[in-house]
Amino acid sequence: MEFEDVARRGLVLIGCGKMGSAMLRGWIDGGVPPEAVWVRDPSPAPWLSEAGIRVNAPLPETPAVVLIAVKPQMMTEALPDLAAMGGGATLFISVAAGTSLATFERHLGSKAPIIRAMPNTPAAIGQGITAMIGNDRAGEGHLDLAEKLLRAIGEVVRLEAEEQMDAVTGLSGSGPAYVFHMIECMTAAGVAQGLSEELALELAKITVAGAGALARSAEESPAILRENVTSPNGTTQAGLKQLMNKENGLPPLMIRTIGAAAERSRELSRG
Ligand SMILES: NC(=O)C1=CN([C@@H]2O[C@H](COP(=O)(O)OP(=O)(O)OC[C@H]3O[C@@H](n4cnc5c(N)ncnc54)[C@H](O)[C@@H]3O)[C@@H](O)[C@H]2O)C=CC1
Ligand SMILES: O=C(O)[C@@H]1CCC=N1
Repeated sequence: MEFEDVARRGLVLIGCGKMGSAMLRGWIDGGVPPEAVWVRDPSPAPWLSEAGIRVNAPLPETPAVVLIAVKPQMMTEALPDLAAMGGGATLFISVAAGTSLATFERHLGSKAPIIRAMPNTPAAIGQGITAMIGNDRAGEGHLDLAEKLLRAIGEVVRLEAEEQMDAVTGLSGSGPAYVFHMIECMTAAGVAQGLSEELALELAKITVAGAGALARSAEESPAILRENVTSPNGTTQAGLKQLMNKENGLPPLMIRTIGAAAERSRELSRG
């Protein structure tokens, strides 16, 4: 089995809300046995115990992996008693936005291998993308194990510098929310043009999903794919004239949107 060491020594989740449970489902589907998993969470979802996962039970002394998936604001409450696992044998993976490797090192000690990862919610259906970077103690073996675990929930990219994490968080970490809002806005605009809410939502969802799948699989760039839709002097050209307006269209709005999210990530890391 791919996760033999994890199955033998255990996998601990500190926090198992939206992100933690999306990841855990991927790992269980990928072959991690539920009895090798410990979850610590003050409000655990009922499916965890039903699946045979140990919930709020005493933790193993040196699990193979500890996933930290609590809100950044909860970190100082969640971390202190994990320091005993910081001797080097346990790999820590954090998905928390804006919590630096240095912060974890302060709590867990300088011997702990720690990987900072930024997934996104399409992880729940195995279609996420996660960016990751490790501290000095995280060797190739640790990075490979983290990458293998994270591949259970989608694509993985390795970063070159921790500073990139703020921009990644603003783009792909928060990104699904922007796309969901685009679906909401397209639906509302369809309703404004006379469609029923139900029909407009169906058209918007499948259009976004289909365009995303085409952008992902096609050899052409998104710019060429956009041009393929745009007949000279046709309907798309009329629509794009609004959307692509450099003063008040999507380009400056997206710069502000991702910029604000990245800046919030920087703020969180300053504490
Ligand atoms: N939701 C998202 O799209 C993404 C979230 N993240 C990161 O994942 C982390 C978790 O976010 P979500 O899952 O969305 O939040 P959530 O609120 O759904 O989950 C957090 C969980 O932590 C638990 N918790 C609170 N205090 C705790 C403690 N002291 N010990 C153990 N568990 C505790 C809560 O009961 C809750 O179940 C955050 O740090 C966030 O930055 C990262 C990428 C994407
Ligand atoms: O909103 C947040 O802070 C988290 C991090 C990326 C997505 N959700």
